[in-house]
Amino acid sequence: MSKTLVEKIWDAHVVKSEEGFPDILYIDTHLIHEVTSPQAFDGLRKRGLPVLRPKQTVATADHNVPTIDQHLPIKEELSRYQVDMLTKNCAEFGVELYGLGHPFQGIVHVIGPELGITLPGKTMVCGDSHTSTHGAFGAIAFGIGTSQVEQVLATQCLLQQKPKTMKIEVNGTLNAGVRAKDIILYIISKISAAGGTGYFIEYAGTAIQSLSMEARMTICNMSIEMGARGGLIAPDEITFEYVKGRRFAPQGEAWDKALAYWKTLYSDADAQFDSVLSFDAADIEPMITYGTNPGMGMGITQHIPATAAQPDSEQFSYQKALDYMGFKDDEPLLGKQVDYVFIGSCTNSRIEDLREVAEFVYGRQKAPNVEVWIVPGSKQVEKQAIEEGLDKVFEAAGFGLREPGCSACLGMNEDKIPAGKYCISTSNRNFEGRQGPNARTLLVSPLTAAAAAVTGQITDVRTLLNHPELA
Ligand SMILES: CC(C)[C@H](C(=O)O)[C@@H](O)C(=O)O
Ligand code: SF4
Repeated sequence: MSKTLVEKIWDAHVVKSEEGFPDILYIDTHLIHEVTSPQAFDGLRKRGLPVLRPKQTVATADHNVPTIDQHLPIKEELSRYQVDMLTKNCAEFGVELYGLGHPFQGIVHVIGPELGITLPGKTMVCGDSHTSTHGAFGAIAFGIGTSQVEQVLATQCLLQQKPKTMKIEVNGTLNAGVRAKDIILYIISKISAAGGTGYFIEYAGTAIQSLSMEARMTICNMSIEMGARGGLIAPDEITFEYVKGRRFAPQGEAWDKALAYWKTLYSDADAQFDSVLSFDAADIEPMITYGTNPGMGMGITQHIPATAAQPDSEQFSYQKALDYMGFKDDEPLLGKQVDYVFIGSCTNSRIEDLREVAEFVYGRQKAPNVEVWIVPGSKQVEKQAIEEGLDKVFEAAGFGLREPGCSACLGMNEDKIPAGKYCISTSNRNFEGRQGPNARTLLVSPLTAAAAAVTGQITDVRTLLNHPELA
């Protein structure tokens, strides 16, 4: 029988399936961080249970960590407490921790791939919604709640209903200045922040296949922003090339065996999806969000859609979102002043993102009215950036290169955007207060963020390409 990629991986991991009940799904890898694991460990302790397979669990500290002076004790009390709890729990239960100061520390969704922990065909979970990022490798990866974290720690299994499947195809060639982030913001703007609810999405088509692994991660990362359980992309030569030689990737004979299996991981030609959508890459321009959910996005040259054009039932919340943002119906965004530029988060803080920003700003300066924070996704990204001299480019441009963590993506540490200020951000959520109480977030690609950093206003990056300084 022909199967989708999701079905192939799912079926290979079902421990037990009974009509009328959720499946018992085996979990290959469990990633944990300081925010959603403390209660789960407490639960185990209360029941006198160990972590069943500690070697399949990997921990990092990311959400609460400061991004300046990480070698010093964490000042903020709640953050310090959470990170200390993680350290204590990992030591007690025998779980590997890449905590502050460790060369592998970083945002959980950045370190899994770069360490070769994230692999095709795996089932992976984390108490974190953006676990969908790992789907870029052709894995079933999704976020779970704290009680499920406890379930997985105790049993290495999870009770899960088999999801419905959706295929989203993007075909054709991307326009100049259009990046993976624009593709996913475009898709979400078309199908809405609820358009993927209940589905596992497979991204396919020539425009997707042409993307690097890091760009594919950006796409899969935001699957959750349209309500999907997860998103994935069939592994191919680009995937295998990326994985090969990474620290925890299989080697030698194990590699050959794994590779042979990975090559079977694609949706069969006649596999049935519950829903199929198709987009043309040529229709996509650099994107920006203007509202308070990631579905409220538009091409950067467009005008904000009118409230009256929204469905009746949504007009109230639509207007509320525009009020929060300080925007009006039919306004263009180009030329509006911004206050902060945040380049970071599990969506866009990998080395390719930093390289692209550095290349763009080389020989340019940040505008005087903006503060620019570059927050690498991990210690390894930071190290690589410094080795490549990107830090010097950022410094010369007046950008602040900080230490790794979630940072202003959600402002759980001190990296908060002040009330009322506009932040051009490469992160994935623009919810009210997301980057700080009353902060206003505009989601964009790293390239569009770099353009705003240089001009101090919302800018169509295409007008600044063909940098004279670049050969
Ligand atoms: C703190 C954590 C549970 C949360 C998530 O699940 O996504 C965070 O990572 C986020 O991006 O909002
Ligand atoms: S970077 Fe942002 S989206 Fe990603 S895990 Fe951290 S808080 Fe969540």
